[in-house]
Amino acid sequence: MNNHPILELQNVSVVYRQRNGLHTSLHEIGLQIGQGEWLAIAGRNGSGKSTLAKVIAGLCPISKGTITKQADLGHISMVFQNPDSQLIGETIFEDLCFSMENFQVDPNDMEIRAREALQQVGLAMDIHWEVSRLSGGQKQLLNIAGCLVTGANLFLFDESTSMLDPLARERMLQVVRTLHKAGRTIVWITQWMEELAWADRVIVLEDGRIKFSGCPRKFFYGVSNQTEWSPCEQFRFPPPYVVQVARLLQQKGIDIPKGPLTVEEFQQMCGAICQSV
Ligand SMILES: Nc1ncnc2c1ncn2[C@@H]1O[C@H](COP(=O)(O)OP(=O)(O)OP(=O)(O)O)[C@@H](O)[C@H]1O
Repeated sequence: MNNHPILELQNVSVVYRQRNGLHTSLHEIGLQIGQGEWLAIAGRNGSGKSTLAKVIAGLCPISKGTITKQADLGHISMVFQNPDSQLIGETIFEDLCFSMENFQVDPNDMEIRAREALQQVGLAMDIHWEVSRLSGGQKQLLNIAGCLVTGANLFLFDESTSMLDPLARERMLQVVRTLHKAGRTIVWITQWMEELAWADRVIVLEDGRIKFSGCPRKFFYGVSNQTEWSPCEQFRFPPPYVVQVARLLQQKGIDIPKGPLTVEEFQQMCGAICQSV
């Protein structure tokens, strides 16, 4: 991580009381998040992803360890899995006003702020449109706009695309990529391997422990970029289609110096291979 850390967890554990006794959901987690970083958190159901997200957002008390927040961390906003779970207003504007009221935004500035945020997320519709008439994807974009109007610096997405269709998922990812390019810090929780490509760093949780930390290329292709099992394969996650094809080509002896993560990178790789034969 090159960016300066704005939030640090040291030896953080979270223990829940369950019916059959105590359950440790996070075990001595050590983690730094840098300003402007895109950190992706992957892991199977029950691995502790949501608990970690809530710890980062300050929504879950920790049982052990320390959390250090730098002054420039700013405000953390979260977008949840279910698009309906955090929408309160009956109209788009009303909903954004609820978010702004919580942050004491001057009522005279609310409409302009709302319009700017909606433009940033590409939600080009009347601000008095009823929320109930929005699609799931549009609701998630409204939830992002709700974070933007509060002036959040760190955006936490907890499996926020999991209830969306592929087009809405792609649109949401594009919006988040734009936020990231504009300098916002992103924590992206997902079980979808395709979504890891955009991260600066991937961590994998297993039974509440960090079992991998590194860049997406290291995760999908391993350290030496050769044919031994990559971390993604070792965790038995299904790699994205472009990674699967590139790995098969590697196994056939074709040299792929920089493993592609996206369709665009895959196209470039194919062009380079064609030129070399
Ligand atoms: N409020 C709670 N009380 C008791 N146990 C909890 C609570 N929240 C989570 N757990 C337990 O902690 C463990 C980790 O749960 P968590 O929701 O963080 O995992 P997750 O990786 O986000 O799972 P999923 O992908 O299914 O959302 C699970 O065993 C879960 O049952």
